[in-house]
Amino acid sequence: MTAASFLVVPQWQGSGSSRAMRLIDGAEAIRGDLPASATHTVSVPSAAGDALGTGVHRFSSLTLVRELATAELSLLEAPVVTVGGDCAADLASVQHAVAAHPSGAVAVVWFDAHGDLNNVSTSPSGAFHGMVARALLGDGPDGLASAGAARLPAANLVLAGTRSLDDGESAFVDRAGIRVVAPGELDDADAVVRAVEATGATAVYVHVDLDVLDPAHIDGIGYPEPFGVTPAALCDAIRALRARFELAGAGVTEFAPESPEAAGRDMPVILRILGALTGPIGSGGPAASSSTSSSTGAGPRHASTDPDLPDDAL
Ligand SMILES: NC(=[NH2+])NCCC[C@H](N)C(=O)O
Repeated sequence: MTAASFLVVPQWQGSGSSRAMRLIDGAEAIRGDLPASATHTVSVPSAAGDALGTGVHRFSSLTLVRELATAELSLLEAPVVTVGGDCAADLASVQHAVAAHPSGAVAVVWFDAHGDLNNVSTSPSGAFHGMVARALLGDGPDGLASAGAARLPAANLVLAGTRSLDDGESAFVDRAGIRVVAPGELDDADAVVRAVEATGATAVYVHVDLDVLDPAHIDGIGYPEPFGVTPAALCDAIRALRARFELAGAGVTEFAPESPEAAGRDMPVILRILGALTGPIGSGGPAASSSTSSSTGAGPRHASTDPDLPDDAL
């Protein structure tokens, strides 16, 4: 594949956390390890913004970020890896990727502890990061919700690693027949491949909310949920998807470290995920990846993605 470009979107306005602004630090920490020449940054407004009667907190800032990101994306070659920011930081990126392909050709795999499938009437928080997947399906206020060629059919959404759904989300998942790959099923990397095959899509957009990981493996997340997935299982699943489907784009979101030191402790896991998204896919195992150190192209260049690091080392 061509080397990925990175779009950093330090958006925090979609989060419902009182510590949402840590997401800015998280985006900065990751950006520091990306290749500067392949990395672009959206200037997220510092203003919180206003709901403007939509039921989405900070709606005005979120729509502005979406517009800025869309403009940036039109200049970049796919696949773009978007780095959040909150879980809605790659809203424009998913919409851009879906619209760039024929109808039905892209499936979105939403690796996340949560479903993010609330709409304004079911949301317990008013926070857009809990509504973003629903907005991708076209249900949300104008200015955020997908429309036209950017709209994702519900049949092309796959939730993976999900273990926390609000009541309204569960009802919607049942009603819309959304595919869900439970955390335990991700022990078999092909489970998520089969779920995408069932959609009939030929390309996949991989969204990662870091809280899909078990909290034993990452600290800097605002919405930890127990019984999550290991970094090895997540990375194997990502590589299996890339081996089988075109990568339409990807996002890594919700990194909210409490300090620079804490960020440093989480970075190896995050860089492994970025490596799975952008590095060579020929292998899952340590042996086969040992000759590929210089072929990661524009991938992250941190020591912890060095290929001699076994997949289960962390
Ligand atoms: N991507 C996330 N961390 N989402 C958390 C969502 C929490 C809750 N379900 C809500 O709608 O507010």
